[in-house]
Amino acid sequence: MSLLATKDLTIRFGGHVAVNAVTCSFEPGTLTAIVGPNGAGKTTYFNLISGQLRASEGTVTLDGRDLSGASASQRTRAGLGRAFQLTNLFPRLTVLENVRLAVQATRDGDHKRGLNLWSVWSDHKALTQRADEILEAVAMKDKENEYVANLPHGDQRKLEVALLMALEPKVFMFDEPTAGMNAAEAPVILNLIRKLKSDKSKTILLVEHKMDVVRELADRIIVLHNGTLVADGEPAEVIASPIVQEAYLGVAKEATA
Ligand SMILES: Nc1ncnc2c1ncn2[C@@H]1O[C@H](COP(=O)(O)OP(=O)(O)OP(=O)(O)O)[C@@H](O)[C@H]1O
Repeated sequence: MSLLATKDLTIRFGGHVAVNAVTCSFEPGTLTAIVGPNGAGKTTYFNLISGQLRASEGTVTLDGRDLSGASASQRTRAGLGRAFQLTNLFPRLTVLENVRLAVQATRDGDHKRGLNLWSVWSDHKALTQRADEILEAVAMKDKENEYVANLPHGDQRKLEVALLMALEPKVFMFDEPTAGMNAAEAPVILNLIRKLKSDKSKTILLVEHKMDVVRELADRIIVLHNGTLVADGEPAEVIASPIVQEAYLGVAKEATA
């Protein structure tokens, strides 16, 4: 069974069909890039999957469970993890406090054992240990005591990926993760995604305009055009297909060449 699947997923804004009957499934151990020209429906498709928008028609299932009626936070708890350009960060807390809170959120069950000083202490130790591991993974251990509000933009975006990792989702969703980053910052985020990709239990969805990034990271590409799924397959094959060349004319012609 596919981990994540959308069936006939559709949304209309007035008379405009932004996502049109998209049926697609996503497997663990695969990074799928979602590409298409501006306004093709990529972000809207993400919003429908993560629950920011409710579909006019169609379903979203995760592990066979129908999440179509679930709120965004219920979907997060079910295992859909989406990086939200900085809106998930607590700017007045430190880096370590942010990560620890995210770890704590996932281990909520462990904290309902009643007041037992030993368990409070050992939980605290375990949380800090896990937060430390995550900070090592994103190469931010040296910044753990800094206030998030004082971090440069690139570090804030890195921290956002760290928080996502702390939630241990089954599905990672990235919408243009390097947008607005400078040349030094972007490779750090791409490295993190590469690292996540090496964990074959993870399903990764990536909306990305930059074709060099797509070429390097994607195991599979799906193409949306006017809200419709128009191509799906191996990266080389999809990039070379006439439909992609046509869809990208004037948008990424030189990047696909
Ligand atoms: N809340 C909304 N209300 C009305 N129209 C919307 C809304 N959200 C998206 N749209 C429209 O749906 C279409 C798809 O938009 P979407 O942002 O999903 O495209 P995209 O492929 O992500 O584009 P880009 O690459 O520019 O980010 C566009 O025509 C957009 O104007």
